[in-house]
This record gives sequence, C-alpha cells and structure tokens, in this order.
Amino acid sequence: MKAPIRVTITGAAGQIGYAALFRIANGDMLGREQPVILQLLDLPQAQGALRGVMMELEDCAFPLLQQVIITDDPKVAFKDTEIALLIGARPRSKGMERKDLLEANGAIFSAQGKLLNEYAARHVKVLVVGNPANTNALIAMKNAPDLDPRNFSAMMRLDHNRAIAQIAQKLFQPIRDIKKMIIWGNHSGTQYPDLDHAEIRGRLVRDILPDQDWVENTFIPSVQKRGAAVIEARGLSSAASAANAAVGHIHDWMLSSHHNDWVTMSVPSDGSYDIPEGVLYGFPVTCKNGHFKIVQDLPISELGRKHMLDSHRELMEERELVKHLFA
Ligand SMILES: NC(=O)c1ccc[n+]([C@@H]2O[C@H](COP(=O)([O-])OP(=O)(O)OC[C@H]3O[C@@H](n4cnc5c(N)ncnc54)[C@H](O)[C@@H]3O)[C@@H](O)[C@H]2O)c1
Ligand SMILES: O=C(O)C[C@H](O)C(=O)O
Repeated sequence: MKAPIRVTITGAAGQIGYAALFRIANGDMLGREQPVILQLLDLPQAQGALRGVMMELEDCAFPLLQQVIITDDPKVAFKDTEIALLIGARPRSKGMERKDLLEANGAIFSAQGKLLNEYAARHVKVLVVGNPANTNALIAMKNAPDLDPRNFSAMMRLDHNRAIAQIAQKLFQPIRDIKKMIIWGNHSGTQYPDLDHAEIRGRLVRDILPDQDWVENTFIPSVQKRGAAVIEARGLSSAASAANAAVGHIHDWMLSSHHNDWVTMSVPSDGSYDIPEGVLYGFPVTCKNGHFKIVQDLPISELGRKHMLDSHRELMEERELVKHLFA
C-alpha cells in the first residue's frame, strides 16, 4: 500500500467542495491505488455543514480514504499538505465580472499563501479555483517566497473542457477524439479559446471546420461567456463541472497528460509566446512525473496574438490592483 497523500480543500463545505470531495476520495484525482488524507477547511460558520460532509464521506466507506480532518484553522488544514485546492472564496452572481471579486477574495489568498509557505510540504502543488483565479494564484504565490513558483497554478481546465465540448457537439464527434485545444490567458471574458491547433483523429479541426465566422462569433464568445450562462440558468455558478475540472487538472499534473495531447493550465508566465513574466497565464502544457512543460513554438495567427495580448493586459491591470497584497 502506498503512503497516503495529504490533500487540502478550502471552502470544502461549498458547492464545488461538495462536488469534488467524493471524486477525490474515490481515487479519480490521484488514481485507484493512492490513499488520501483529506484536510478540509471552511469558515467557522460552515463547520456544521462540514461535519455533515464528513459524515457522508464516512458513509461511502471509500477504501482509499484514510482520514478526514475538518477544521476552521488554516494552519491545521495546510499542515504538511502535498496538494492544496484553494476553492474557498466568494462566487460571482448575475451581472458581475470575475474581477469584481478581487476586493472580496484577494485578502484570502495573501493569508493562505503565507500559511502555505510556513506549513505545507515543500513540494506542495497548489491549484487556485476561487475567482479571479489567475490573480488570486499570483497573490498566493507572491506570499510564499520559500515555495517554488512553479508549484502554483490556477484553473483554466473548465474553459478547456468547455471548448472541447463545443467542438464535439458542432462536429458530432466523440469528445475523446478532440485533442490539442488551448485556452490562452485569463479565466475571464478575455480568455482566448484557440482552435488553430486542435486535432480530431490527427486532422486539424480547422480543415474540417473552415467557417471562420462561426469560430469568431459563436465558438470563442460562447466559451468565454459560458460561466455567466451557467449562472444565468442555474442562479448559481458552475459547481460539478468546476470540481471535475479541478480533479482533471491535478490528475494530469501528478500522473501525466495523455500521449499526443496537451492540457491548459494557468501557470507563471516565463516569456513563452512573448507573454512577459509576472502573471499566471493559461498555456498549453504537457505533464510528466509531476512537472509541467509549456508547449513551445506553436504558430500564432494575427487575431490570436491580439486576443493573447488583450488577456495579458487585463491580467496586468488586475495585478496592479492587488500589488499591495504581495509580501
Ligand atoms: N476557476 C474556475 O474555473 C471556477 C469555476 C467555478 C467557480 N469558481 C470559483 O470558485 C469559488 C468557490 O465557488 P463555490 O461555488 O464553491 O462557492 P460557495 O459559496 O458554494 O462555497 C465557497 C465556500 O468557501 C468558504 N470560504 C469562504 N472564505 C473562506 C476562507 N477564507 N477560507 C476557507 N473557506 C472559505 C465558504 O464558507 C463556502 O463554504 C468562487 O470564487 C467561484 O467563483 C472558479
Ligand atoms: O463564471 C464564474 O463566475 C464561475 C466560474 O469561473 C465559471 O467559469 O463557471
């Protein structure tokens, strides 16, 4: 039996937490042979609900679930953690943009960055889900100077999955055949869902779907605005699909991305594709042995470059607004 991995989930009593926990305990995130210890954090007023969630986890009798710790103390939740899903934050409601949450949520991530720096395992992998995810991840990273910045990421996998689903529906093709999707930039309305490299059974999707008007006026905006469309329909922001994306993000980071494919992760920019250092930005990456590598040398169209720079500009504006939260 392998040694258990400690997984911290913040906002564990919230809707994404509820949808993620049972998947993780079932082995969907780290594999069917990897025991886990869940360290669940939520606010004091949510401890009752969290106790209920723990009871339900117990009642599933998951063979891989070795221990569940519930707490309102982040020091307890982050102690020796090896994977931290930072979900706990306010969601937006109808009519808000994700960056409207910066004020309310930014402070959470500076405090949690400091605590991760102090209490987490040195190899901890951090996935920020709470919005605005890219900039919150930057805040956490900037407050954790002793941890490798490459261990901080933000979630763009939901956008990636949404884009694949749109193409599968448009072409009446199975999801599993659609590869090499990319979402560049920010998890916001400026993200750039890039179809130029996507393949279906080895053929470029662009060759099968030459309808540029559909790509520009339907595909790109519908992926960019899908979060708002779900809020409009449900009255609440995406939860199960967000949890599924978080499980997929960590799964691939830890256990490798698929052969001849890549995934989108928001990671610290390193100058690749002329996106300057200083923000967390969605890039296509491959993962192996717990490390990601940004896919290099993809040709970028003129339209694509414009979208990529617009999204970078927005991230720089967000960065400017939260600079006071950096350690
Ligand atoms: N990146 C993405 O693709 C993506 C997708 C969906 C949602 N989100 C974001 O994820 C976040 C959570 O969404 P949700 O629907 O689960 O919200 P929710 O309101 O259902 O749950 C949030 C939980 O976090 C807790 N919480 C708040 N502050 C906390 C703190 N400082 N420490 C620990 N726990 C804290 C709350 O008590 C609550 O239980 C939101 O910011 C939402 O916008 C991101
Ligand atoms: O859109 C939101 O506010 C929630 C989430 O980021 C999403 O993309 O569904």
